[in-house]
Amino acid sequence: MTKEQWGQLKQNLLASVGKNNFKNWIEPLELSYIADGVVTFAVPTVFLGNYVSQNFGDLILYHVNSLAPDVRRIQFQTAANTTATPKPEPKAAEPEPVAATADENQVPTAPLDARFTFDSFVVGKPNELAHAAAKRVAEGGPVTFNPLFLYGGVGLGKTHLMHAIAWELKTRRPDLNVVYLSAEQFMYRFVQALRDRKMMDFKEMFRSVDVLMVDDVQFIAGKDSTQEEFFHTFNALVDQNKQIIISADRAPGEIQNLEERIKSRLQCGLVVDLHPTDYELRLGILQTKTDQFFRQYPDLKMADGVLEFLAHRISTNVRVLEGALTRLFAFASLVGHEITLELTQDCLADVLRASERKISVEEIQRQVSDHYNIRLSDMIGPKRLRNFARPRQVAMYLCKQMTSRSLPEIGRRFGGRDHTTVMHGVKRIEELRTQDAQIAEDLELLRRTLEG
Ligand SMILES: Nc1ncnc2c1ncn2[C@@H]1O[C@H](COP(=O)(O)OP(=O)(O)OP(=O)(O)O)[C@@H](O)[C@H]1O
Repeated sequence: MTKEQWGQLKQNLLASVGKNNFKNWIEPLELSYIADGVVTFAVPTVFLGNYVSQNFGDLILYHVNSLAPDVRRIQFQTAANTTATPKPEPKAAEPEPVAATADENQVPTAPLDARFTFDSFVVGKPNELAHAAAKRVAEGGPVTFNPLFLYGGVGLGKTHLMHAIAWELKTRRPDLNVVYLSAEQFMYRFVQALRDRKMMDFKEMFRSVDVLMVDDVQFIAGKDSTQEEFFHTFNALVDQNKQIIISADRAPGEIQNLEERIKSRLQCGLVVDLHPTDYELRLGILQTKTDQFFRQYPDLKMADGVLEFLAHRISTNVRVLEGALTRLFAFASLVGHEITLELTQDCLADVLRASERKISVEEIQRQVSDHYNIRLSDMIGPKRLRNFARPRQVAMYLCKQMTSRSLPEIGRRFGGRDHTTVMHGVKRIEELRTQDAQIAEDLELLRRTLEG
């Protein structure tokens, strides 16, 4: 993103925030630079940076992402200070964001995102274990499991939990030297130390850390000398009983091109995973984030059912969910309209399409036969017994509703039946759905399970 493009984006923001806000808060922002997914704006005062970060942070990030999709965070800088953002829920006791420390004898820790605290982390079944383990480590008591290894798919909250641990430790145990960095940064510092012939300093620095947190450790797979150094650092810290917390996108044993001895070390402590979100967790996250957005856009209204719709339809990851909500609020404020289901479908058409899970006929058949406790072969086969015929019709109905298969295609996959048979089955279930509460409930349950 160039300065000219930022100038253009500012104009787009004018429409969203109104003239007064624009003049007071947005106009003074000067683009300084973009690096490592962080865009830095120069601001005249810390107060202005904080205010903008709290009130317009998400909106600015949203606009910046339209030109620079890799940017994940924005921060503000005066001549003397750097402020990470956005920080929607400031509290008196909330720790101030920190930038990299410059002390020569300490490992520079990566900046922590002020939004990623335990308070803002929504707990549900899929992440309760990871959350509990993170909380325990964040107490800063005696080391009970070492390392804590958190893993899970993209955007499920690993970095959020890591930052939350770091924030909490900084508050509870300011005496500890807590270092958070990505595996990529670890490698970068290692390579730099090699280049500058400062390996002794590097080793000393890392061995003086009390709590070492390394994010996305899968990054060092295949990078032999970095792995070697990581292994030594790891062992030295464990020997001194210092806490190590690691995150990765998969379990230690599944990281390819990672030395066996490292894999086994990583498995020595507590390995917990963040499972893909379920409907309830997604809804909880959406509700929490929506409350925050309403503080930012107090005049907006939202119709019933919108959050439930989003929680149903976007089942990929939390980052996508958040992005969708940010866009929805920015859009609604732009057009000055209540957030209705229709507006949501319009505004998020591409996101909704992209997160549509392709459900197969086979999956439906399997799920339905499991549900009714019959054999798959009986459901697909020729038997006309009602015990088999009704589940078969239910499965046909779901195939029609949830896949893009045509009636003849569905017929073929149900033992070569004619398309008129499928049509009849679909119609029958449509009727029963309104007359028979049990069938309606079965359909709802099956649909939910299939949608994941
Ligand atoms: N349970 C949760 N409650 C609130 N916000 C969450 C939760 N899980 C994830 N998020 C939010 O989703 C976004 C993505 O999370 P995060 O960056 O921690 O994912 P990640 O697992 O580290 O992903 P990646 O593998 O891409 O680095 C963040 O904005 C984070 O705050």
